[in-house]
Amino acid sequence: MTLPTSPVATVGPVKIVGTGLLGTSLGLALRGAGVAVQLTDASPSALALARDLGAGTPAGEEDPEPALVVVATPPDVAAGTVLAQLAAHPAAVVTDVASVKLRVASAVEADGGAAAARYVGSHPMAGRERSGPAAAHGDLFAGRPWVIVPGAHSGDDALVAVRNLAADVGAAPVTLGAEEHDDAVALVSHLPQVAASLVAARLQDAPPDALGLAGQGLRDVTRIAASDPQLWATILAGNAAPVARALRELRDDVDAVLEALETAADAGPSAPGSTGPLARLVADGNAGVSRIPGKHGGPPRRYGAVTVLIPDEPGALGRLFGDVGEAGINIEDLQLEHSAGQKVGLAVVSVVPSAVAPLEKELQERGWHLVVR
Ligand SMILES: NC(=O)C1=CN([C@@H]2O[C@H](COP(=O)(O)OP(=O)(O)OC[C@H]3O[C@@H](n4cnc5c(N)ncnc54)[C@H](O)[C@@H]3O)[C@@H](O)[C@H]2O)C=CC1
Ligand SMILES: O=C(O)C(=O)Cc1ccc(O)cc1
Repeated sequence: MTLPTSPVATVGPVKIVGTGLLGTSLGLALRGAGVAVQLTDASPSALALARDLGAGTPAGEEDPEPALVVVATPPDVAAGTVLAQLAAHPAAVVTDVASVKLRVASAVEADGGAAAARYVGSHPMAGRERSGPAAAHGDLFAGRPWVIVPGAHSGDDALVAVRNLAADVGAAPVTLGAEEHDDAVALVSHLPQVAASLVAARLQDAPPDALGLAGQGLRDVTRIAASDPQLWATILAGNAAPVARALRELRDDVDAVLEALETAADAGPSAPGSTGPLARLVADGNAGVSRIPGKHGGPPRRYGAVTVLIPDEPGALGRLFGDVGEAGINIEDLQLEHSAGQKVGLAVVSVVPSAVAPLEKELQERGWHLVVR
């Protein structure tokens, strides 16, 4: 994969510990950029699949020492794995990609000693509802925020190495403290997972006729309910206090909605105290959803989407429009996803379904980098 960003700054070899969705995706992205990658995993089959997919070479005794180690194991073993890697590779920078940061940061602080200077936490805000190497993709990080979480003792060299890693795979580095990070993801990632799972769980006993009526709204709200239960149990338990705070606030809102509904059910839909809180619920939701940067509701269903990575430079969108026009294809809709400070954006070009394959071919031939989602 060649991204339209600056030349690769990451110094290899990079060792990836944990070749699941995240580790294999990272290996694919780094290999595509020409960086040497060593792979390890507790599961021989996950390791073999990552190797066969082209994410790197299984680590061996004769390997050169890695310059950078990326720990991509589940959150409950991330801290122990980071400490073990710091000890095993005394000259390497070590980072992890676990979804919860305070626990790993505290463990390195407490038990890492001088090696804490070589550790920087990180968290790519990129993933899928599927786990394992088979779900991996080298484009996973393209255009996504990648949170860098410096520890109290992280050295400058370590910080630079982890920022370079994020930028080299097309992500936008964002720096946050561990607690600030954990509070933020409780709200934007962990609470949505709980809400999606709660709504989807209500469907278990739904009559098939009711399910047959499901539209895009239900699919939008429940997409991430298909996530891996074991991974998410460790993520939620690992960030328990911030998630509990966010969930208690949600429960207060649910209670207000319930009260309005019970008033309407008992005293009629026009009774005082019934419609007001319900309208407020939806209006508050309108206000919240409008604040999501680069919100992508997905293209209208009658269209197909082609997602294109665009460099953040004058004229890039114009060139894209020109190339689509020269291909004789009409743009039906366009969405741009762009976060502050990132060097690339994503243009989601909606076209009639029959034009998707020809447009992909045409744009690839013209040198555009397409993102598979
Ligand atoms: N799934 C997602 O969308 C995202 C996950 N993350 C974080 O990335 C990390 C990895 O997640 P996924 O790749 O989704 O999980 P995964 O389940 O796809 O892969 C985890 C891999 O780690 C291996 N593993 C487990 N314990 C190990 C150990 N002690 N030593 C070596 N290998 C070990 C497993 O065999 C498995 O292959 C987690 O910490 C998760 O919180 C971060 C961003 C997004
Ligand atoms: O699928 C989505 O919308 C995600 O946000 C994926 C995701 C899952 C877990 C993370 O720690 C980070 C990102």
